[in-house]
Amino acid sequence: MEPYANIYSYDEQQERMDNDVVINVKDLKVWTPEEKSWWSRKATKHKTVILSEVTGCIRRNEFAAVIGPSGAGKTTFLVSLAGKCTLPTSGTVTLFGRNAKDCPGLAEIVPQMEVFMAGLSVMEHLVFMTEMKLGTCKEPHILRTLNVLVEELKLKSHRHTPVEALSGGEKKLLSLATSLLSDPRILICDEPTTGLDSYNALLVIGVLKRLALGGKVVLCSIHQPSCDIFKEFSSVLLMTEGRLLFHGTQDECEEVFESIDLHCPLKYNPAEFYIRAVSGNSDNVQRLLSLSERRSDVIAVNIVEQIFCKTTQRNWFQQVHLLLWRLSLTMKRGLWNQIIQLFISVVITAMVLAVAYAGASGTTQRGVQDVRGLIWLITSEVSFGLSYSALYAFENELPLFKREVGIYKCSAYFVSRFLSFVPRCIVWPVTLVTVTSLAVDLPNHMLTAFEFMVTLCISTIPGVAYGLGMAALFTSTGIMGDVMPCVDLPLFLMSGAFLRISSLPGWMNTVKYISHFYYAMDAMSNVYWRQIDHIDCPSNQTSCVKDGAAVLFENGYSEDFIVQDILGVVFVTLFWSLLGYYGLKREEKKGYAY
Ligand SMILES: Nc1ncnc2c1ncn2[C@@H]1O[C@H](COP(=O)(O)OP(=O)(O)OP(=O)(O)O)[C@@H](O)[C@H]1O
Repeated sequence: MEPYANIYSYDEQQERMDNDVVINVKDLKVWTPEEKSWWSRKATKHKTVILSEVTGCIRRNEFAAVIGPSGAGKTTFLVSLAGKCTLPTSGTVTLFGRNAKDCPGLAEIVPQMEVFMAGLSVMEHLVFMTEMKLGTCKEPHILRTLNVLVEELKLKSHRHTPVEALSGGEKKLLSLATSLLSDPRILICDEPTTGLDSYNALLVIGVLKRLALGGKVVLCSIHQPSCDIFKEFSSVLLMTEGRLLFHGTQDECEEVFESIDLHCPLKYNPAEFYIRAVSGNSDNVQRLLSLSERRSDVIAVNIVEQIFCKTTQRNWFQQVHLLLWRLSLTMKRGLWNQIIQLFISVVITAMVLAVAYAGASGTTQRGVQDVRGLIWLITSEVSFGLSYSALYAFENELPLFKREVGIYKCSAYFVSRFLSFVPRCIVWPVTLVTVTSLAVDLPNHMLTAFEFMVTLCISTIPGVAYGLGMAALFTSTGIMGDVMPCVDLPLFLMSGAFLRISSLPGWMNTVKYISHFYYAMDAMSNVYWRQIDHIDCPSNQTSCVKDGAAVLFENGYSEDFIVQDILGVVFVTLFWSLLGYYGLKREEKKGYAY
């Protein structure tokens, strides 16, 4: 006898067919690609199938629990439904009849792990997300949407609480509020109750159920749900080993299991029973699979609805502005740390230099060496300091950036991160030169000190680009630490402080054009040595450097330094920025982090 004859009457089947299908999945297969060794071309990692021929459909107002043993493929399935799976796939997933990947705004995913920008309050986070996703909060209807969500998700009393100080349940609610801002038709939650106590778990599930009753489709993967939580769901999707074994109401699930002689004992948690029944029991899995194949034949219907896909609302400049606003909030909170950092790294260094070079003057033969050393130390301290502080810009923020893929453009993020270094590019050189110049004898003292400051401020820009470029190319600090010194060496060799660049063979000479140290040293040396008309030569010394021009010639610095150095700074900044942008884009392509 047909097992389904017991489960669905013809009328029931017809009624199900008449319901709206919101999500339709047909033969979905997801796998990890085979990886080959670079040199031997032998497979180092074999292809692994994660989802295998999953077929099913989710209807309007469904509040579905996706259950199954660990590694069953629940997260991969949900991410595929949201159109955010970056692994190779075949088959189709349609949302309201449209390909899930073509309509990113239709389904929002609430990931298992919450990632927020540290240092922001709940309201600041929500305002940022609202402004990014919807538009300015000055619009009354947008502000109303935000306030209603804050009220409904019980976040009102935590408006000013820093996000990192929220409890697990509150973080889940904040994550949910963030996803709901754009009013998605489909809400997909990956383990929304994991790590929560029963009160908070029920609170979150209650909110999700209300959303489903309000007209949304809500799917949740759920680990060991308690009976109280499990009974809230209107339907169940049971998965194991990448296969969808069952999809239907809880009553239907019970009937299907009973039809294959699997009876849930009284007072036993049904979810746990179903998961246990399919964990490592291939007989049960096969029997459920054959039942499921027949069912999906009966109920697969695809109803297409006129849906408009939402796209990002804000233009590129607004995105940069908002990202800078968010960064400025975190920087404001960490202001004391930055002041201490500035004191340690710049003021103390400047004081050491001031003591070591007190009274140094480039008008004596001995002084030439001192001033050369001083210029190199000031330049490299600022350039290195800023490059290395930029080096850690993305390390901590990468999970956040990957979580926010699609909300703003990668270039907007890179540019905003770059611009966030501008205050340091001014404060560091100005502080260093101010303290050092108090002790050193400079020609036209105030004017030269001012020119040093301007030159250093400009020359730090490619240094920041270099640091950010490296940070984005090598997002792992371990590799960064190995690579940086190898790249640093030729770049600062070309600064002219250690060898005469003009005497290098032609092909090596060209390396200087990508060295920001070279442009900085060229400009700084020109500022100083152009003003030295005469250098004393003791009578007992046979070879002397006569004036500043001779010093510049010895080092191999250029005569028309302003044009060359400005063009060079622009070129090097663009060079490292493009490499950095490529690095970030590569991370973005790896896809949404869940
Ligand atoms: N990008 C990936 N590369 C390699 N393997 C992956 C990748 N994503 C998922 N997998 C593997 O696919 C299987 C299913 O993973 P998935 O996270 O979808 O399972 P899950 O049912 O959500 O598990 P859990 O309940 O433990 O969170 C796991 O064995 C996992 O290791």
